[in-house]
Amino acid sequence: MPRFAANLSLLYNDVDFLDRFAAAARDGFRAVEFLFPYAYAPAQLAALLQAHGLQQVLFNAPPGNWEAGERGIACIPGREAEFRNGMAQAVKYALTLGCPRIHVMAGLVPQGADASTVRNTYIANVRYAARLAARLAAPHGIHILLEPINGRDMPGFFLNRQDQAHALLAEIAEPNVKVQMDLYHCQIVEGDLATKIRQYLPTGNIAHFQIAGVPERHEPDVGELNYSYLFQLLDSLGWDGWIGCEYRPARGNAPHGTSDGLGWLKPWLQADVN
Ligand SMILES: O=C(O)C(=O)[C@H](O)CO
Ligand SMILES: [Mg+2]
Repeated sequence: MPRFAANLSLLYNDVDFLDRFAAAARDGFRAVEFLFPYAYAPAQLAALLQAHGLQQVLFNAPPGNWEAGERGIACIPGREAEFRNGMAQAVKYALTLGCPRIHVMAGLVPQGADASTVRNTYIANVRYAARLAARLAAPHGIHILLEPINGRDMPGFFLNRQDQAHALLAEIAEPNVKVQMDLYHCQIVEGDLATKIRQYLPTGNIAHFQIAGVPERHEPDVGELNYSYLFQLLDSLGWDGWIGCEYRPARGNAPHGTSDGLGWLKPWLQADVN
């Protein structure tokens, strides 16, 4: 049965970040994810998770200079030392938060960069991240996730397609590297979601899903996708992992805008309880 995690970077923006844990728990979520924890001490976040009975299921490694437009540095030649420092910090947070997954954003391809150098840099960096996470988080380990992201939202992003991610994963050849399949991005880039889920889920190489309506990135019941069908498909294929709710509520930052838009989730939360 699919289980749903609230993405606290996009949901509950009507309240301060630290108050979003309580808001998510009140709405019935048992797990959360967010982009970046680094503005807060890990112990402070761990205390909030515990106080509200929540699991942390995903966050991102440091992405470079986000405010300046960077979207990860894993593919950028010359940034290896910064990448390694960022991974050490991310693993430290993951251990304190009890989080089993870290998303490593690939980054924007630098203008004029040689394509094979960029690809090799990405492979070497992800391999380094995987080995570091496996070593520091033994015996349970931490999965390092690769997420294809659509080039309309992030022009120039290195990793766009599912087949590209799975080919890279095969080449990286570290058992704790997996794909984060965001169905919103996948629909925009390539479509044919049910077939792609049927193709890739049985490989065991998907460790997390994310969802949003397409094209507005609102609630999953707003837009061109039939998520009920896709959730049932995931269920029928035995997926009992997490699905991150990574969307911008249609009511924006209006008070209770996130909670008011959760009608689509109710049957699934109920099923989760039974
Ligand atoms: O954009 C997404 O879909 C993500 O999951 C990244 O982590 C943040 O941009
Ligand atoms: Mg995503």
